[in-house]
Amino acid sequence: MRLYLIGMPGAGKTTLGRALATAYEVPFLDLDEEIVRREQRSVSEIFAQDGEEYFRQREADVLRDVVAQYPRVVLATGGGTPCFHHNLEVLLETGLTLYLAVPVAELVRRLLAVAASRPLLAALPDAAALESRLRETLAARQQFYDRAPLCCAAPTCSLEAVQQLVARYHLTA
Ligand SMILES: Nc1ncnc2c1ncn2[C@@H]1O[C@H](COP(=O)(O)OP(=O)(O)O)[C@@H](O)[C@H]1O
Ligand SMILES: O=C(O)C1=C[C@@H](OP(=O)(O)O)[C@@H](O)[C@H](O)C1
Ligand SMILES: [Mg+2]
Repeated sequence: MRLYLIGMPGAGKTTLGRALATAYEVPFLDLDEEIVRREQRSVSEIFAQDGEEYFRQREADVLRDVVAQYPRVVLATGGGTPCFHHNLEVLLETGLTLYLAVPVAELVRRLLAVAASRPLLAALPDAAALESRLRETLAARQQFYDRAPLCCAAPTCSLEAVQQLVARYHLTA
């Protein structure tokens, strides 16, 4: 089983992904961490030194490598992953994709603490700017996120709730 988590920055893809992988006893991978490992530099450094387009190309390449290498995996993607280079098609064709839907106000609360390490958010001056950037970004990405066969909306995205969703999907699919 390959289980892919998609959703906005701060949705909890990395956090929930780790817990799901432990529960299912399969490897956990975070796509950003894989990119960082291969590039030997942080996501912020990649954006600053080579720009977003370069990052998106690496992201698409590493995604395809991970899919080829791991028949069983929980993969936390980056927030933009499904929106570039036909990555969403790769996800939909090779595993089960779960969209973590979290209201923007909650994303703001979570990201204020960590925005500095996220290059697309780091330059924003305050919470209001962060909120309006997230709203714009979500409006553009919603059409991609909504194609996931499974969706879990906060605050009910507990580990147990997601495991139930996945089990029900496998029973009826
Ligand atoms: N269910 C949750 N409730 C509250 N905070 C959360 C939850 N999931 C993640 N967080 C916090 O939100 C921030 C972003 O989580 P993370 O898993 O890195 O999200 P993503 O990978 O989707 O960007 C982290 O500080 C994390 O501790
Ligand atoms: O939303 C985005 O475009 C991005 C989200 C990040 O991942 P998280 O969603 O884990 O923050 C990371 O891939 C990069 O900074 C770009
Ligand atoms: Mg993450």
